[in-house]
Amino acid sequence: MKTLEHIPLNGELPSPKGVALAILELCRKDDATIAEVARIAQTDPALASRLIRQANSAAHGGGRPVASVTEAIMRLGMGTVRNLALGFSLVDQYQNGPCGQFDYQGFWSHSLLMGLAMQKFSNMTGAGASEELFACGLLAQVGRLSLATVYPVEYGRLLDGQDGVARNLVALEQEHLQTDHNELTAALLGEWGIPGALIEPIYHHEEPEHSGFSTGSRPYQLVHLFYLARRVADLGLAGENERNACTAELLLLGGRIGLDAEQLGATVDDLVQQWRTWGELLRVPASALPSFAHMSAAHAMRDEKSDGAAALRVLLVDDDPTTRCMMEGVLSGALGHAVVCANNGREALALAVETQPQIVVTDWMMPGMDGLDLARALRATEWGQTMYLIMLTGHENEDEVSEAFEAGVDDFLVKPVNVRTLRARLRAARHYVQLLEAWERDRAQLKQFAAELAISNRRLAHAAMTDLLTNLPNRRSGMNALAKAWAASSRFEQPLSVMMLDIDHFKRINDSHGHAVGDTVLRDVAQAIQQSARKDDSMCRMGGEEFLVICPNTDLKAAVQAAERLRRMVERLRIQAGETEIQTSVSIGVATREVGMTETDALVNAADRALYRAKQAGRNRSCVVVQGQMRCFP
Ligand SMILES: Nc1nc2c(ncn2[C@@H]2O[C@H](COP(=O)(O)OP(=O)(O)OP(=O)(O)O)[C@@H](O)[C@H]2O)c(=O)[nH]1
Repeated sequence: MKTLEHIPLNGELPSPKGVALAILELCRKDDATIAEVARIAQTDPALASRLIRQANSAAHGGGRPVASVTEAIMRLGMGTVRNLALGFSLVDQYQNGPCGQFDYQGFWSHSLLMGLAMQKFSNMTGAGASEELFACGLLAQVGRLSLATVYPVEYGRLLDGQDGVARNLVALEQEHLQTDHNELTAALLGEWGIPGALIEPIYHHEEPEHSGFSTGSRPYQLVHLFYLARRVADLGLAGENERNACTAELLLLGGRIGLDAEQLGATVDDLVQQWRTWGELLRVPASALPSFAHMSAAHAMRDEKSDGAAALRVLLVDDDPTTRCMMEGVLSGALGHAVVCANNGREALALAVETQPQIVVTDWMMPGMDGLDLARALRATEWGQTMYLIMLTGHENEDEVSEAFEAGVDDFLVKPVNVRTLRARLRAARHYVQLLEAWERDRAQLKQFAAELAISNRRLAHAAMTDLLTNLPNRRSGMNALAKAWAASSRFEQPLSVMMLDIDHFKRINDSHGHAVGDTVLRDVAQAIQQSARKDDSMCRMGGEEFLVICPNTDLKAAVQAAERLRRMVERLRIQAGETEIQTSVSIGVATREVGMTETDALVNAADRALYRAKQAGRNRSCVVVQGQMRCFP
């Protein structure tokens, strides 16, 4: 880490003045006494009252309230008093400055909340002396103030261009100013005598995952606490629309130090209270915020609205209560999904049957049934095929990841889960679920279309082969039936007969009673043909008032009997058409397939000739022509 001499600077850095500077210098001496520090501090009434207030703060623990600066210094310790004096002095001196684009008041407002949060969280976790960490939180971004002081014009230009992402700002600072605010913060804190054990975590606090501190070590714990404190401060200054992203992330971060959604909410609400009180004392702005619970709930509602989709059903599976609690807080509290939780794979399987979740987020290592077995078990069921499975893993190992994908997992997340990543992955999952549901809807619709099409095709086919007036098969259909009967008769060497039937003097009926009555007569005669026909017979309307009856496996004698039965039946018909009762008759030509007939037309023509003879013979007759000889019945 660089010291101030290694950083190219061409202006005056922020530095404490007056009483604070004197305390700082005094504390550099090994033999400095509390009495000496107290004597100097008392000369600045504002500093004295702030020190007493800090010594009496809830964070410092119970006991009799202190009333004097000496007691305050005894309670706080000289190191902490020195840091507090430094911080308060800078706040007082740098309420405004030469850089037009730098928000000095906003900077101190943010720093104050960060300091308070650092004090609170360190107290809750036992990470270190909370007052000392208050001052460290307060000064954790002092490098930014320094850049605004040393390079007011260049830094202002740079702030204009940056998009608010800390990492981008660091890169821009390095590019244009050959240093960055974290580097400068660390160098200044070193200059002011803050211990290196605190400077290191402060230097890395914007990107704790890149700090390289070993998991569980004190610097690791501190760097994450600084990050958490910073995100609380970001929430304090965030606009209404940005608060949502902050609350979601805070829920996750809070989970890591064992705070559930309710506890975190209470902590943040309390911090905001303290921030407002201290804000008045230090004359920095600290605005009132809605309660944390309200901000999280508003987020859930907005998330749903902006995504235009309802909450998803999520099954969360983890045997670790802390992870489960924090993930549930984010999934349900911040992202607004309907979450059910299970302790292990077996419990999850039972819950999955019951709740049919759209998304399953499962830990890998669990007693009993682990995440992989759960994925396999779900994929083995029909209903589990379409669920979106997200696996939580401790680390990203290529073999393990491919094993997870083979077991049917759709995506994986490396723990500790970052809220931005979780949100992005859930967006992908939601997209998948929506596509799937749209596909299911389309499939159901297509099924319905196909069924309707089949019905309509059947109707069309029926219409194409049916005579619409009589509902009998039409000529085309009749010719198909005759071809089949002809083929069967050839195959089984069976006789085949046909009758050609024509209504007598039908024109007269039309002429005397009108076409509508003629139609009724056609329908009734068609019905009579159907009724008199045998099971294997088929018939059709050839056109006009002419019908064909096909009689498979029927010889001439049987065909003539059938024709006579039909003729008599029509003769007996009394057709009612309105007021009019019509009596009619038919002439029938009968023919049987004979040796030498090579095609169906020959048989139809023979029946046609016989019909002609029947008409000639006086109508209402059945006639048959066999080898040139005609016989008529009756
Ligand atoms: N109402 C009605 N009449 C039809 C239909 N199709 C044909 N016709 C009539 O049927 C009549 C057939 O008359 P013709 O072929 O002269 O024979 P006919 O009067 O039955 O006399 P014969 O066959 O010699 O006994 C014509 O007047 C056609 O207009 C129909 O669908 N409805």
